[in-house]
Amino acid sequence: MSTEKLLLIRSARQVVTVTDDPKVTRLVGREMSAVATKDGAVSIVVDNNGMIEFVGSDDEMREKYSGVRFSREIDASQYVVLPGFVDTHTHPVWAGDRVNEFAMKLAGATYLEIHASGGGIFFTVDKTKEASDQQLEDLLCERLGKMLRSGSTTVECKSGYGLDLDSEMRLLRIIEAAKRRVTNEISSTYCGAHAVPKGLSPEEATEDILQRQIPELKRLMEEKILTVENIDVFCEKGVYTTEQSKRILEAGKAISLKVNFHGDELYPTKSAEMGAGVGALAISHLEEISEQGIADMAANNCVAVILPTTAYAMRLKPPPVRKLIQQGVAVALGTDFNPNAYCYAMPVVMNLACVTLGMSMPEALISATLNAAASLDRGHTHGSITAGKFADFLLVRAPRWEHIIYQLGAHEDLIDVVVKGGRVVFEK
Ligand SMILES: N=CN[C@@H](CCC(=O)O)C(=O)O
Ligand SMILES: [Zn+2]
Repeated sequence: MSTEKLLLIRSARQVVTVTDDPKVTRLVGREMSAVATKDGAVSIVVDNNGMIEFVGSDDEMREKYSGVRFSREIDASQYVVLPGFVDTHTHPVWAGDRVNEFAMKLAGATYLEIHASGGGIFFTVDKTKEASDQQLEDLLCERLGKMLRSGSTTVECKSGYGLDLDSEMRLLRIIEAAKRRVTNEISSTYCGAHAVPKGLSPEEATEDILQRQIPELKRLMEEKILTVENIDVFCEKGVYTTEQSKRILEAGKAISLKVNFHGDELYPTKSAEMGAGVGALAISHLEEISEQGIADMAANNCVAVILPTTAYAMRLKPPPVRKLIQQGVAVALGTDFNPNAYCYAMPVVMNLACVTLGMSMPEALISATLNAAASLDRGHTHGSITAGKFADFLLVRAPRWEHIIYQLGAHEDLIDVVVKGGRVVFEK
């Protein structure tokens, strides 16, 4: 055994492993009713590649690692250790805010009314165009820093406030630049079909994406200028039809992007049926999913990404989380951070998921960790504290893990240390 290891966390009050089987990449149905924990003086050893090597009692650790030196050792006797959260759905690259629209919505305006009158996404597209690359990159990095301090060690980041070829590729480049500056791990998503740009019909915009944007994205990926993992569309009445969305998603799949899109949010559009048919890895929102859509997602291992902040902020009908879980769909959670739902904290999202959507705390935690990782094709490497996975942890100053959900808005007090790949990336 090598005589030096990267990190030892010892004497933790509790370690939430989520599952003890490293081969489990998602949890469904009744498996979501409990999280695995190890309690009382628990140690975690991280190898020199930043991967978890050992999780067990302090006594076992001392026996197994006698004579080994650790580059960093943390006494976790005041802490519960949780896996880093995986934020499955964010729109973090934009300038300008929409606080005025928040007031309009409180006074009764709907999301689609504001969108149709040229506000909403269009307002943000204009403000984003006016900002410099450096301003956008700084804003993005600042937001990712807040996400990290709220416990998100992995974050999905979408483009989508550009809409035309140059502006979308610009936003993806800015995400790429941020990857070199921040310590969160990023999964980039091309979301050129976030809205139909002004002056184009949905069909013209679809053709622009198919004929110009996706080929250019392919070129930039081949030249290793961009590393993009997912393709997204806003499949919605008055935005992209289910058929147009399908064509866009299939074209993305043909250049090896994973299909991960917005569907069945404001109106039922059979997005889930379509997504399951094209082999989507995940579909987000799903407030208006049909019974058939639920069955199709379950049969095709398609992860349901639930976004409680949006349903809450827009007072939407809650997505049918209980039915999704009962029917065997893997449920994940995301913040949906965007100017319409200004929340970057997964602990807040978990609390909302429990209180407004009727999830239990174990269901919420699994949805913010292992199942969230599965929605980004990382269930085999992220989302649980098991040997062989990335050493992404949070040290939470509390007697039991449930406090991270229960103490609404107190996550910045509770999370004292964030570890990504075995390195301390935030410490109070
Ligand atoms: N529904 C589409 N996209 C975002 C909202 C983006 C915006 O309003 O700026 C969402 O997921 O909620
Ligand atoms: Zn979204």
